[in-house]
Amino acid sequence: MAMRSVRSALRSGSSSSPSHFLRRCYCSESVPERKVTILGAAGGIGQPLALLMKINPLVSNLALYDIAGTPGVAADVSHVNTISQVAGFMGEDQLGKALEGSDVVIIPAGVPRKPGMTRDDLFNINAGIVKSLCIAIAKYCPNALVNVISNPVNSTVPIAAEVFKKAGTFDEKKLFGVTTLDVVRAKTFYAAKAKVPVSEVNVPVVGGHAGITILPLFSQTTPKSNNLSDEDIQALTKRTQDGGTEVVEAKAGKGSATLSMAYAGAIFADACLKGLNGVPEVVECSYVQSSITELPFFSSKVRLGKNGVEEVLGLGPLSDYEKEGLEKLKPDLKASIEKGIKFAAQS
Ligand SMILES: NC(=O)c1ccc[n+]([C@@H]2O[C@H](COP(=O)([O-])OP(=O)(O)OC[C@H]3O[C@@H](n4cnc5c(N)ncnc54)[C@H](O)[C@@H]3O)[C@@H](O)[C@H]2O)c1
Ligand SMILES: O=C(O)C[C@H](O)C(=O)O
Repeated sequence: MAMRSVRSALRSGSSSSPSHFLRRCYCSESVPERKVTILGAAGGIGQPLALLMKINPLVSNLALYDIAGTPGVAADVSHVNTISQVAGFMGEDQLGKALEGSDVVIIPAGVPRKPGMTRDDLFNINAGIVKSLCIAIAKYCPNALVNVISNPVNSTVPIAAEVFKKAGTFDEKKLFGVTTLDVVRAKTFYAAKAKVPVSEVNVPVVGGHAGITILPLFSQTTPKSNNLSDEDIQALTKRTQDGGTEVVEAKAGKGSATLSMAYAGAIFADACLKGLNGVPEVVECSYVQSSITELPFFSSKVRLGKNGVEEVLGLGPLSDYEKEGLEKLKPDLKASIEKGIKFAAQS
């Protein structure tokens, strides 16, 4: 496998880029060449995500695919003076080239919500988009780690799994629903309320990615704050569950979270790359095939490694409020999973 020096990645990437990722990534002398493909790269999430992946020194090749607009996005992002090579691909006949040799494929393709819609209202359009993109992934880069952002994540991930099963390429270690934005929100909201430094806060968020299926486990938050009442925790839980809707309403018809989602998607892809590169103890929450509850897909902390998911971690001790939330979310999440599986079987 081709390797390149981390110092050369740093030299070319650190002088004028936000150094957040750059500082966090260096733990060995050299890193393997890695290709990342973004499907839906010209969209609201896709564009800032492309920029964030361009400044990630673990990426050597960045392929930007969309049905329209990618030549411009690729030309723009390619001028950023970091190590990775950027290429734009547009239209279905270029999808194979965008995917070939990819280590990580990120999927933010699909329509976003408008005020008054649920994520499930996106199913009719996005299910077909995710399905067709996953058919291509199975053909052109069956070993890639796949990060699904397109909503409704609770259903699109089961759809992706069914497509890969049908193609004979399914590996449960390599398929992820990206729920990092829920964790990002829970950390932000908790830090503000508890008046603790946000950079130190950790909050697992489990379940799924819609409404009450989003279950932040504030009882496990570190650093612990003793100044929050039960009412505070309930309000923080509700705000985390409604975080997406808060943005949809504020954008008033111009889409849903794009910038915070790109940030979250970049954190998760970075974790996948670190895991692939053998960095130890990389743990993030993600919606994956799971047996920690009776549901076949569930978001919880997962340890990432050279093959993707190394271990799906258990829920840990829950407060009574969280136990109640867990039982309440199960019927909703079960229905969304079944809807996805049924769609994949019928279409
Ligand atoms: N998982 C999460 O936490 C999370 C957070 C925010 C948004 N989302 C979801 O992400 C999706 C995208 O949101 P957005 O704001 O970027 O939307 P957007 O409309 O701005 O961008 C979507 C892009 O997908 C492209 N696209 C459509 N069909 C495609 C196909 N077949 N192949 C490739 N590209 C295709 C479009 O051309 C467009 O550029 C939505 O479904 C949204 O609900 C998920
Ligand atoms: O809320 C949405 O529709 C987008 C996304 O799932 C989010 O949580 O911001």
